[in-house]
Amino acid sequence: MSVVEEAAAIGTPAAAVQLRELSVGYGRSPALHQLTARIPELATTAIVGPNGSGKSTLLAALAGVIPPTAGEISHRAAERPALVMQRSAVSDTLPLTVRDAVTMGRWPHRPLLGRLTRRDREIVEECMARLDITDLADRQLGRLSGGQRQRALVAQGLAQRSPLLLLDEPTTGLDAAARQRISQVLRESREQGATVVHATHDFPEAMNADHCLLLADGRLVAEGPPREVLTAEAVEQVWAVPELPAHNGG
Ligand SMILES: Nc1ncnc2c1ncn2[C@@H]1O[C@H](COP(=O)(O)OP(=O)(O)OP(=O)(O)O)[C@@H](O)[C@H]1O
Repeated sequence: MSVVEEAAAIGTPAAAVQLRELSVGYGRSPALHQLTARIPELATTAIVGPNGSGKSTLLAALAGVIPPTAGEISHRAAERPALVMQRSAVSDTLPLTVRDAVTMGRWPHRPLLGRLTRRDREIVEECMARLDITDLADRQLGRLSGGQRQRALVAQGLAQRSPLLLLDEPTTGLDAAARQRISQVLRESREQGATVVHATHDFPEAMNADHCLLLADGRLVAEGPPREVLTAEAVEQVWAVPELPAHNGG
């Protein structure tokens, strides 16, 4: 039975991605252990868990950057997912302007050794405008503030026009205006037909998602609607604190 038929049979929305017994590791160190979970299509999924619980590793595996050591990842869409990494993953010395970086989002769409089309360039300008960074287009990425750099990386992800948008802590450490801008852009992307998955330490943001995966020590603790997953009991069990961690904390 296909993923869609399976979902229809049990009356739940189709899965954009189905993980079955997924294990991922770095060399001989396992980072994810036998995860079985689903990412619902046309919805926002928050991946939540303490530092080192495996959130970035799961996003990298979903993006196809790290291969599974066991188990499988079934994507419904054939297109390559778009992965927006944490801004700290970008070197300060990278000799790229913001426009160059966002343009790289269109590279997978070029014919082999082909040039970008006028439509590609329009998409790049449109994505910069959506993130309100058009005035930074000619600035070096490595010389921007953290929030400006993060918006450039999100614009690069959007420019890929992928049906699956994966983001690693896209709003961590940003001011309220930048957070709102990114949250709004992600909401619009979902409304326009994308499936959005983001790792976050921000509980209010996780509560706004449609679906939530809670990880601890590389294992899935719970999956489902955020209010059912992020209960006081789960928080105490996973973070060993009596209350929800503070906004944007670690
Ligand atoms: N490149 C790497 N090489 C070896 N081990 C790694 C590497 N990246 C992550 N790990 C290990 O994999 C485990 C999961 O790390 P991961 O970065 O996925 O966690 P995380 O939940 O995203 O953490 P954080 O909230 O701190 O960003 C950790 O034990 C970490 O030390």
